[in-house]
Amino acid sequence: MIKFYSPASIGNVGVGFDVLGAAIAPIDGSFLGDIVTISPSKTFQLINKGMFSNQLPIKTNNNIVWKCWKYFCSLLKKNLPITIILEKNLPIGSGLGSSACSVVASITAMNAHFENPIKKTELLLLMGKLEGKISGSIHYDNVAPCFLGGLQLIINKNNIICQKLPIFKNWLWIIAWPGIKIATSEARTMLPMQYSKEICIEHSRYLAGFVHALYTKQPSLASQLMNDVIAEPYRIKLLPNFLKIREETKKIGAIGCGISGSGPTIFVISDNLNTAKKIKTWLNKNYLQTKKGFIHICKIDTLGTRQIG
Ligand SMILES: Nc1ncnc2c1ncn2[C@@H]1O[C@H](COP(=O)(O)OP(=O)(O)OP(=O)(O)O)[C@@H](O)[C@H]1O
Ligand SMILES: N[C@@H](CCO)C(=O)O
Repeated sequence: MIKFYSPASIGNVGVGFDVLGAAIAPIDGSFLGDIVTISPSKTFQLINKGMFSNQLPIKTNNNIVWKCWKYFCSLLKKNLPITIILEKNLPIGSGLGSSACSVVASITAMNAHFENPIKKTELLLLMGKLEGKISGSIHYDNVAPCFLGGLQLIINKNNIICQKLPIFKNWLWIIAWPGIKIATSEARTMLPMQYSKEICIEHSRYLAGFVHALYTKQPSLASQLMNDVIAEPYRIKLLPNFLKIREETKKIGAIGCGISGSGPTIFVISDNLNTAKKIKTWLNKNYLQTKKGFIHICKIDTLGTRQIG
């Protein structure tokens, strides 16, 4: 039996639509991500467990984990009898890279179980392809950090998928999922097909400036540059009171606030634990919409996907 854990991730990270992604871990040490366990068996079986398993497709062959298993069957040219347990701990359509988490945990666990038929360099390409089938287009900003950990800049050129960026160790990422769902594919169709030259220049200034600020260790400059001119203006209408939330959390002491992936999860950044706790309390009262919603104070998960059993 082998067991792999894959962490939740923040796609876009406010300033890098489709090209920045960060893996996150709650500071209380709890797991915020999917867990996949594989053991040999006589026939194929997929068992769904976990807090959000009731959100998974009813039909097994609509589960992305089944599609990952099918991929291995075609690769190894046989019907592979294994039992897979998926612990679905991330809500679907949350903006936390839920489908990416299932893809990365399953592919990594199956590759280990079948003694690594897929080379490490090819794994990420495959994960991107599988995740792309679900969300409507290939974007690596969830699968890359989920697999490798850290803050990743997506390059996707000549088989170089991503590069790890430095990030301020004292930044805390308060993530709040209000308990409602937004399908990534729909949130992507809301975006314009074309952008003006001015917007392209503004986006380049922010993203290049942000990366520069990371490398030159200027947290204040970095946080000022975390502006999203590509997706946020078109997606805020999907999020309950987003602009008010940004304003109010800033008053409490937040140094940044943005949409996690395609939402509805938002992230708020603080460089101080006391402030982070105050923001958490405020968001708890003002952002959650259903009893299922949650808030976690997180740090960057530097480990990415790992074997836990
Ligand atoms: N194991 C799985 N985990 C998550 N989604 C799955 C899984 N298997 C199939 N799906 C389907 O994939 C789709 C995922 O949709 P979507 O990309 O919007 O969610 P997401 O990955 O949770 O998004 P986000 O990246 O914003 O968290 C849903 O239609 C869901 O039913
Ligand atoms: N970059 C993707 C992430 C989806 O979680 C988007 O914003 O559509």
